[in-house]
Amino acid sequence: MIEAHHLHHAYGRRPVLRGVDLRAGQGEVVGLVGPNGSGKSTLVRALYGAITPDRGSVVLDGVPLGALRRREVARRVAVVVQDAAQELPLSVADVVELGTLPHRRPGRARDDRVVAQALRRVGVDHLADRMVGALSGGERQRVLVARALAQQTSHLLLDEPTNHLDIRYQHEVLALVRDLGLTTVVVLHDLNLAARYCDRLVLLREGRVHAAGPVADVLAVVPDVYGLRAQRVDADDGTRQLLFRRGDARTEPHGAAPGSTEGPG
Ligand SMILES: Nc1ncnc2c1ncn2[C@@H]1O[C@H](COP(=O)(O)OP(=O)(O)OP(=O)(O)O)[C@@H](O)[C@H]1O
Repeated sequence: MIEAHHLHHAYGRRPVLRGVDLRAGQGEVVGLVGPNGSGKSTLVRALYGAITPDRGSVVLDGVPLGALRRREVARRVAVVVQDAAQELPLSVADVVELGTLPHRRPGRARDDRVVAQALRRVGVDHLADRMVGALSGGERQRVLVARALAQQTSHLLLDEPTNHLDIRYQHEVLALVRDLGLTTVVVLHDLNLAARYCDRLVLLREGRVHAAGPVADVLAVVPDVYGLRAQRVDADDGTRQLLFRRGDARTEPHGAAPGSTEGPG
């Protein structure tokens, strides 16, 4: 379980997090959504200790993050963010192997089995010997997910993991993330992907939690936050999707004509 209690953070004098609470229970997938600049990445950084919030605390399985050494955090929390791995002269297998480091004892050989398994699970085993800098954005993104798997943690944080992925891999990666059964916080811009793969959503707006809870409840206030019109569509797998277009913020019921209006719900 990972919890954020009343986090405040400012870059210089500009407050970016203003009293944010978040909780992802064991095995739960929590989607973090919100407009550009609302503080999602900053919150994720605070969750794994990349930044220390000005106020508030992060608690990992009951232990304050500040009480854990970096290596202990890395044994419990894997992170998939856009990072600088692409700049390193490393092969894909090398990058994924970096994920195993928090568990490695000095002098012990690398565990090729864990690396191979992680590569296979994300479907990038055929890329193992390629240089990571020579991959496409989507291939590199999947390699970063494989690195996170190789880290064998109970918690997973992902910041826009579907960035660069084609539509098939967007679904494959998020389905994989779901299947892992880890305690997960995932930043997503695509609200329909968030609705499909998350247990709950947290919607940030200007550094505050604007809404949090079941997917349907949070989606109901989305048009208001983004200033868009949304039409609800009930998919045949039971999930609810939203079609967005510009216009006054409101949600139209399933099948409504574009001009008709109805409050959210
Ligand atoms: N290192 C930094 N120094 C100064 N300001 C920053 C820094 N990182 C982020 N910010 C600012 O903090 C605010 C929140 O940024 P953050 O990246 O957390 O938002 P976000 O919700 O993830 O945005 P996006 O959807 O665009 O990725 C933005 O206004 C951003 O410009």
